[in-house]
Amino acid sequence: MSLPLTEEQRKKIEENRQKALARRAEKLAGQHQNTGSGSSIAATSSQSKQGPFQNLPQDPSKSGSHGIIFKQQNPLSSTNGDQRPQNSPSFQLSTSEQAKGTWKKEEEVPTACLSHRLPSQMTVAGISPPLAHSPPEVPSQQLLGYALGQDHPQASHGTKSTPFANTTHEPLAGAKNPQETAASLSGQPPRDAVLEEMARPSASGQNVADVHCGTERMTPGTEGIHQKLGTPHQPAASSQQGTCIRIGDRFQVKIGYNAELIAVFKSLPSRRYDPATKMWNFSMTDYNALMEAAQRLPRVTLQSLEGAEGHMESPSPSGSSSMAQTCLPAAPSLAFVKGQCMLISRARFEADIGYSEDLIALFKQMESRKYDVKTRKWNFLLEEYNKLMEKARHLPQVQLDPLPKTVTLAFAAQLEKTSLHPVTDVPEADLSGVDSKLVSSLLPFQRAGVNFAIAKKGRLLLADDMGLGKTIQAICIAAYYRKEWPLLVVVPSSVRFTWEQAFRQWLPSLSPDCINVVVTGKDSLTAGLVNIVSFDLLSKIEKQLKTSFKVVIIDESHFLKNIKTARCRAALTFLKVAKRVILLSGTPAMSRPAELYTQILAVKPTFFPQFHAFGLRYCGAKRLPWGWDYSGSSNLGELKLLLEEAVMLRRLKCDVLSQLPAKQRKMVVVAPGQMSARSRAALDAVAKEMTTKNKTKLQQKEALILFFNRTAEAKIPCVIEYILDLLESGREKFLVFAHHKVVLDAVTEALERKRVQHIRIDGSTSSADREDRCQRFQLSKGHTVAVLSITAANMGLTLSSADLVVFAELFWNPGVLMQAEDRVHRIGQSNSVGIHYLVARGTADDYLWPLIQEKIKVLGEAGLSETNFSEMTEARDYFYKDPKQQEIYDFFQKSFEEDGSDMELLAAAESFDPGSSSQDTGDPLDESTLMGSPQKKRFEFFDNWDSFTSPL
Ligand SMILES: Nc1ncnc2c1ncn2[C@@H]1O[C@H](COP(=O)(O)OP(=O)(O)OP(=O)(O)O)[C@@H](O)[C@H]1O
Repeated sequence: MSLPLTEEQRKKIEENRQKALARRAEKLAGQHQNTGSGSSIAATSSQSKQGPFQNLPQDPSKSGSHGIIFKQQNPLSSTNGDQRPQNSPSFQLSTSEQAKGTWKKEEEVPTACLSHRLPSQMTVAGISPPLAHSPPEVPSQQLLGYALGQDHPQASHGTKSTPFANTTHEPLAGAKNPQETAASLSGQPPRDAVLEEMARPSASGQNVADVHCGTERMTPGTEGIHQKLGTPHQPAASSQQGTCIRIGDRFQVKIGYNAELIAVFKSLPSRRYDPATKMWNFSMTDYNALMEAAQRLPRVTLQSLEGAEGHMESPSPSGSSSMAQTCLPAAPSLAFVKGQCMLISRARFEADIGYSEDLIALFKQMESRKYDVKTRKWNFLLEEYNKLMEKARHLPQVQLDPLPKTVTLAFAAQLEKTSLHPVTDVPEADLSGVDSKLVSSLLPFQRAGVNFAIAKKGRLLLADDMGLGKTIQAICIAAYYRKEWPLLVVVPSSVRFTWEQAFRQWLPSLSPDCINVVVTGKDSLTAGLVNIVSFDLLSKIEKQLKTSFKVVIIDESHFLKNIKTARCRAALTFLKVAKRVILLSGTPAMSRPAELYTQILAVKPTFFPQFHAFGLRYCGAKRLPWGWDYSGSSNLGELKLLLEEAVMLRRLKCDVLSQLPAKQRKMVVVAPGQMSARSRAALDAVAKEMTTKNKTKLQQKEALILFFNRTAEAKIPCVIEYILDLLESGREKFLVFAHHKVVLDAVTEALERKRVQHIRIDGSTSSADREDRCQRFQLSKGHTVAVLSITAANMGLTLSSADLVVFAELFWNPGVLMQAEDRVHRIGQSNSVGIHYLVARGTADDYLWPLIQEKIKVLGEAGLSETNFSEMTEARDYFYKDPKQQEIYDFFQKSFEEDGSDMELLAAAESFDPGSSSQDTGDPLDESTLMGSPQKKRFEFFDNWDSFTSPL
């Protein structure tokens, strides 16, 4: 908020205005002396001994830059400013000029954007040379030399040329120069461009002629507009009316040509010229300055921007009416500077603001000041923030917006420091109350994660890269708060049982009976000490719940990114009242910062209670005719720092690679609940068949094959759901292995439906095609999934561009599985590789999984394998010790040890066609599961995420 101007300030403004008037009068007098009325521009300001620059100090280093122009004492400064509009030739063209000129009618001129050169004094004064952004040691002499055209070889050149002979002038401040564009983006005019502009001889000549003399020539830089100068472009008595229009996060001014307004435009650091629309546009930070300067133009009435009231907080000396017309002459030097503070590191903040002499003087009082030559901005230690803001508040022409309150609260310790100390370490948490098996298994970075969470009182977003063990950390954090249980764990439905398994694995002190996996809408949500529920079921049963949970884990918390969804609303109901909130996601935002909002809200409800405030600061909020658009991004550096300070912990694989095993295997227990009753009945029947006495060997083998096939069918819905969840979680490249054709087909179809680019290699793929497809997957970023047959693609292929392998089906030969794993785990792989085995209870997997582990163990004991699958899970814990099941297991073991079994089973798998029985293949996934959200939504990735979240 800016303060109202004091009487003294108003006086000073008036004084300055008078001085500007006097200088102009003096300059024009000089021109008339030198050139005679109506002559072409024979004298530029630089040549005219009587011109406005004559009084400039010859030692400019003593004074501060362009401001000099307005500080000089001019003998004519006592001229009554009110007479100026009448007296100033700027506003009067001689009759002869009028006769010569054919300025296009105002309404025909698109906007005030025509590429006219500025009056020289405006050029120099109006465009704030970026001294606010210049290192203290840069001598202003240099700038002045250019500004005045002193001894510059080109300075006199323009005075001889016909300035407008070339009708293709670029606007002086047009953003054609990339340097300037960049500078404009940072809110600053690039120094070089400004200097160049100042040094351009034609500029001053043209400007003088254009505005004051009306030399006969063509209108510059507007294709198709060839008006002769001389026609009064601004009828003396009439006022030009214009409007401000919002364009994204900037605004445009729509108005006919007005040289003085252009001078104002060019004084604004964020100016950009769009040659296509021939309009100027500006960032909102310059809105106040523009409106105020425009209000001082006698012939300009600028309607304010709708909804920009917040930007017009500063009082205008001439009243606040948006349509008010003032009689004050143009005084761009008085432009109000407005900018904001921004956090740039844990210890420092930056002032992102245009030039103000007073402000620079203030900056120089700060001990910790630093000038960044790249950004041309000043920055300071946070500990000087309060002092700087307090003093800046008293500068009349400056509005330096503070850091958001959320930021100052989050960094309160740094603000209060008297000198910079190294960041204090997160204290070591006392985990003596947590199962020692779990605590001792934590890798060092995982232990640090737990410490961080406990330092944050159990409220955080753990955003570690995928596969870094967020589950074990979350269980440990939750176990630290065990006295506050019952615990609620909300997860995607495809991993409900994996979580159950993880609790059993890591918390042996917890009786398995205390773990309640909610499978249907009829189940109780509070039956266990640990209650695991899917997002979708939560929203269905949330209303029945009377009690609240104090400790809540949300896995894949980016599922909550859309506040409008039922799953998000349901989860937020619980999160609002929970004391500990542990959010887990490897990809908290996949396309834009707005997706983080609900997660931040869940962890820190007080940070941004209103989305709009968050949207304005971090989502590049734009007001469009139909409402606000928050899909952009802004101030990401600050957001990252804020999140890391108070909300989020994120480590990338590359940060902790040395602590990771080369391969991380994971058994994913897929939901048996998704199998239909018919599927389950069919499986039970086949299992029974296998153990029925008096069966011939052949009959038994046929039963085994059938069991295997039925398992494949039954797993399809779970497999597809898991793959789609992986895609939704932002997994960019992975392999899916299966060996039943029916499974490979189902996966391929699901990917096609989702328009996910993929390759497929199976037994029917020719050698040439194998290589081609392999290359396509390796080289193309768009190819996300490789669907591979376990037996046809487990060898001879390099697919190391992926770092995750999913086994949709198990295979009885662990050697084949390991070979398949090594399609990604090979030379060229720089990451730790994730291997997910999808295991479905109540199917052949019950027997295959322990069988595989058993075989691996044997191989390991023989020194033939380094792999220990059993580390992933308690094999026996998983295996039911039912005698019937033991019988089947023995049968499996015997069958697969016999020569030829592999081949028979493979042949059976290959030829298996569920045919009419396909309707038995479990609950078909409904359209919403298979089609899900539109492809675009799923696969938009937030490209900057890693740079955004990686440590500074
Ligand atoms: N300290 C550890 N000791 C043993 N195994 C571990 C450890 N940390 C992680 N793992 C194993 O690594 C695998 C990956 O862990 P987890 O699934 O928790 O990763 P994640 O970060 O949740 O990944 P995603 O984001 O893909 O879900 C699991 O099999 C897990 O058991």
